[in-house]
Formats: sequence, C-alpha cells, structure tokens
Amino acid sequence: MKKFYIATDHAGYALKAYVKDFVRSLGHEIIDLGPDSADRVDYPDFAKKCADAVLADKGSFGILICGTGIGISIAANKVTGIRAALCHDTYTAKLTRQHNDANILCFGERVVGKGVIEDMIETFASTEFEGGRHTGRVAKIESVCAFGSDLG
Ligand SMILES: O=C(CO)[C@H](O)[C@H](O)[C@H](O)COP(=O)(O)O
Repeated sequence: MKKFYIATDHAGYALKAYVKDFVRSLGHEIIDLGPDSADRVDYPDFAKKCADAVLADKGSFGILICGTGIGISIAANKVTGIRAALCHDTYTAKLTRQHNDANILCFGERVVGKGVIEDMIETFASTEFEGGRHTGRVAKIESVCAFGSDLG
C-alpha cells in the first residue's frame, strides 16, 4: 500500500473526488490537501502544500492536477527534493518512476481523460525506481543551480 497526497487548483478540482476514489480502489491511502471548492485559487499555493507533505512523509507520493498540469508541476519542482512529473500517458508515468524517481504525478484535467488517468496512477504507484545509472543523475538534479552558475 502506498500513501498519496492530492491537491489541485480550481481547474483540476472536478476530477479530485474521482481520483481519490480510484486511488482508494487500488488499496492505497490518499489525503486531500484541498481546495475544498471549485472557487478560483492559485496553483502554486496547492503545489507547495502537496510538495511539503510529500517531503515530510518519506516514501509517500503526490498527485497534482490543474488545467494543463503545467503550472502546478512547475511550482512543485521549485521545492528541493521534489521531482514532479507532468505525464500524459502510461509510458511517461512508468519512465518517470523508473528513471527520475518522481515523487509527484501531475496531469491536466483539460488534457487527459479518465481512462488515461487511471492507467497513469496505477502505473506510477506500482513502478519502482531502477537506480543504477539513474541514481547519480537524480542526485545531480538538486545541484542544477550550481551548474547554472558555472555557465555564467
Ligand atoms: O497553470 C496552468 C496553465 O499551465 C493551469 O492550467 C491552470 O489551471 C490555469 O492557468 C488556470 O486558468 P484559469 O483561466 O484561471 O482557469
């Protein structure tokens, strides 16, 4: 059993109850970090809530949904230690676990349908990080800022 935290903005809110039910049907735990209505909100606020929860709870995963999945994934990836992957299909959901050790799955309510979402969640939850050649690359993600300053 895995533990998930979920958050959205208003443009991902309509899918939230459905996704929670689906995750529970797989036997996983899921904790809702908001919002509690479809009122307009700012996705960085909810990206941060989810990112903080995932970091504080070792081994847990996050699910973030906005209209496209783009804004909320960009925001979550600003938090050190978070690897939030914007996925559109089973292949990207599988590879981001195997190669990137992604800890948050992001997608867009205005982009993907429920069948694809179910496949992505099931794949993301059941796929392990491969380690090996990917371990050093994932570690380097945290030092990308240092590389950037070297480039002037
Ligand atoms: O950040 C986004 C775009 O990449 C998300 O899709 C947001 O949900 C979107 O910007 C919200 O837009 P809205 O017009 O305020 O509903």
